[in-house]
Amino acid sequence: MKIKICGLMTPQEAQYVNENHVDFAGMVLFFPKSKRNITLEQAGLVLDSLSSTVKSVAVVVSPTLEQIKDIQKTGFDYIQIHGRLPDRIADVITIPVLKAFNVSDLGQYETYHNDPVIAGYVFDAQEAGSGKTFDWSLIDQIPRDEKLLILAGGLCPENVAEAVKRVHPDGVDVSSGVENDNGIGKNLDKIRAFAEACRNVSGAEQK
Ligand SMILES: O=C(O)c1ccccc1NCC(=O)[C@H](O)[C@H](O)COP(=O)(O)O
Repeated sequence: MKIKICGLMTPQEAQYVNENHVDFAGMVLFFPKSKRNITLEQAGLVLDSLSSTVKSVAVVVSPTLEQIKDIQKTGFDYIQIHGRLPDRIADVITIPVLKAFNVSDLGQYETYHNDPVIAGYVFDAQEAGSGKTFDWSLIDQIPRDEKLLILAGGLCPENVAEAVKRVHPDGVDVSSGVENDNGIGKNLDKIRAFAEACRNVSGAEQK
């Protein structure tokens, strides 16, 4: 079970994910509406603090080709795209793409299924980063392929085991559920509890 912690903003938070040996660390870029939005300069500091075993993910909404080039120059391992992929992305992309769907656009899945730039999918709630879950039974309609299927949206240490048992994703993604109670910044104890819950359920599923 892959674990992705999203919305990192500081080198301190990079240490939290390193300590918990998670697989992916996401940073929200070019989206000022998000309380987690950071600049490429801030992202560079987080990247410098991330362990080489944690893959970095630039999280963006309908990016331009220029933004994609800047993300690649900054050194990200993956890009997670909500909304639209730009035309001619194949001309510039050099890193794997995780295509995010926000419930109402789940039907677009078929469009990306055969696209070689897509390495995986993130199935998320209607509003990304809102801490809200969605009807997991919607994922039953999605034909599985060899690409990564990551479940997001309102996950937390208390519900992630149930979500994994219900959806059987390849990975889980969390942001709000591992933040401090005031909603500002990531919380080490919650990241630890989330990672532990994932590993317990994933171990139990394999038995
Ligand atoms: O986190 C954001 O503010 C955000 C804004 C715009 C696009 C994506 C965003 N986050 C993407 C993520 O991968 C989150 O981890 C995912 O939406 C789950 O969030 P949450 O429900 O808070 O756990």
